[in-house]
Amino acid sequence: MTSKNAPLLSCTKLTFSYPKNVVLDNISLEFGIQSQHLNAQENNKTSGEFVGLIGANGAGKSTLLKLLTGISKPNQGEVTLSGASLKTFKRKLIAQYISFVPQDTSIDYAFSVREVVAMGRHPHLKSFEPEGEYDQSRIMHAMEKTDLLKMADRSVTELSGGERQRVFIARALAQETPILILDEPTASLDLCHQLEVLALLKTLAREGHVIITAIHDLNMAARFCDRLIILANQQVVADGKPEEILTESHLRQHFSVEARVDKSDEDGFIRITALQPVSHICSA
Ligand SMILES: Nc1ncnc2c1ncn2[C@@H]1O[C@H](COP(=O)(O)OP(=O)(O)OP(=O)(O)O)[C@@H](O)[C@H]1O
Repeated sequence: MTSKNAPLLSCTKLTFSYPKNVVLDNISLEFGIQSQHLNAQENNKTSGEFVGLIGANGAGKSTLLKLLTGISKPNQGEVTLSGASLKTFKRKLIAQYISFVPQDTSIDYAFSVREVVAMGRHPHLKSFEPEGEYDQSRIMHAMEKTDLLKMADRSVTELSGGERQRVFIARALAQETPILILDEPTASLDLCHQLEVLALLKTLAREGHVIITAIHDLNMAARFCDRLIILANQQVVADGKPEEILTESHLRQHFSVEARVDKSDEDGFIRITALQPVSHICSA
């Protein structure tokens, strides 16, 4: 049963371990304020947010994102979608509400760009149901927004890493889900495409989507995200607005770097200048 007042997505007391190491311990988070998105007829536009998940290499960002999508299962704790346990949702139903852009975008089979983007429509279609006009318009729109129209017929196996990353982002856009979860979606993109993709995600958040992305570029995170969460020592160690989170003390403690943090008079964004590592060993 879903509940109207529950957050769109939340996790409670999540713990995840590999045989030799605990990665996440007792993580509780809430994303999005209301759940009207789960009623396809309603179009609530107030609960969107653009959340950046940050932390050193190995801090557990990808692991948490996979737990939130239901791809991985927690050892303890629960993920809920609009108040209902993710365990009660079939995979196809989850895919109507959560799209995922993985860190690894390699594909072995020579699908065309359009074919991969069109896979974003599968959760909305019955088995073997052909795309309708609406599906086709969403596929075209997603390719247009990610600058892929000119390579729609090319094989994904022949694309650069950044081009392939955009194909996966387009697939997520075509999926038209209220929640988008992305694992370092701009890691391979050139500066222009980074700005375009982050601005697009911000627009989606303004339109009511919940966007959760792992991101290493803290200046980009400061500029585009509404909220930042730092993972360190298997825990959420900070959660708030970028200017509250990106402090020199947090950067020293959780990113092992001496940095200068300034707020621009021009646009009000935080600017981080990394000065030097705290020691020769960067810690998670
Ligand atoms: N299949 C696995 N088996 C064992 N340990 C793993 C496995 N996958 C990841 N880990 C470990 O889990 C921890 C968290 O990994 P995760 O990929 O979630 O970190 P991350 O914060 O996303 O890192 P990065 O910034 O480098 O992408 C790391 O210590 C990693 O070595």
